[in-house]
Amino acid sequence: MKSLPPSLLSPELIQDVLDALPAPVFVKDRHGLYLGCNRAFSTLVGKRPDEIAGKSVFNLWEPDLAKIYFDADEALMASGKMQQYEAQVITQSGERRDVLFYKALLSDATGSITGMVGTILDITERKTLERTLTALAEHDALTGLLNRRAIFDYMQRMSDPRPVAVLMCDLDHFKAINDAHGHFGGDEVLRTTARLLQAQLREEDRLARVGGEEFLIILHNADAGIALQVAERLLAAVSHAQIMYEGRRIDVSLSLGAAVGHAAGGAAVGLVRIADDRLYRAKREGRGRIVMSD
Ligand SMILES: Nc1nc2c(ncn2[C@@H]2O[C@H](COP(=O)(O)OP(=O)(O)OP(=O)(O)O)[C@@H](O)[C@H]2O)c(=O)[nH]1
Repeated sequence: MKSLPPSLLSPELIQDVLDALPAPVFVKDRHGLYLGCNRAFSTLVGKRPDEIAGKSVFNLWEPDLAKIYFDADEALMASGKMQQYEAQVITQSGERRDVLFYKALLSDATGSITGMVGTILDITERKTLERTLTALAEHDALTGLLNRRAIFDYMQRMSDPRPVAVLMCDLDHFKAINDAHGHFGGDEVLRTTARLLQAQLREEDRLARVGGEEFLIILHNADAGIALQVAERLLAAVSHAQIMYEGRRIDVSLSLGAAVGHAAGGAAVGLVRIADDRLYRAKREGRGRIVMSD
């Protein structure tokens, strides 16, 4: 492409061109201080260009965002390449928007780095959709609990060296509940059971629906004594519940198998197998009970 005559590239023209662009653009020097910006950037963040020029990210933005921008600037300077990363900006109205930063280094005729130029693409709608899809993929639609895949992924990532308790719970004679009250009655029992179990757990513990009427619980930093206490509370909460459906009371009970041990490095999955075997023993031995040993 033929370059424009130098006379046409006056600073005013460059600023006019940048201001005509709908995308926000900013320029920083090699110390990370803003040299300027275009109108779209100024409008996005609700600050005049003269309030921005000469300032560092720490003078202008919230500390958590400023740290992200600063680290990204350092990484760009160190890499000497272009950069693309997702972050957030706070807009004029105080709203946090998800954005994609595209940045590149500026250098002089000798090749020395003089600064950087960046532009911002708003990706809030895409990120919102991504978060919705992730939430749908990780949660059970009926109860809102974590689903089987999400809890198994979670267990694979566990790294705490302290012991955990894994509890497998299964509603007793659930087929008979469905038969007596219909599938919607059964669904109501599942939703209520999920709420009752959740109410007995600490925030850091995890509860998932892993099968039709089967729930898996992880108690962090728990020994056999704690596991037994919680298991007893869970059984009592479910068996004392007054679940009503279409004017009729539905009595429910729970069988539970538990295993305590180390979970780090995917070992929790082994505890699930042990807890599951014990759950089936609890079923065989009469239901409505806890089995915690072999
Ligand atoms: N309402 C409802 N029922 C479900 C759902 N998922 C599975 N079920 C039913 O749950 C029942 C489970 O029956 P079984 O596995 O025989 O177990 P059970 O009757 O609870 O007997 P035990 O576990 O041996 O006490 C089946 O009838 C499934 O159709 C669901 O989302 N909603």
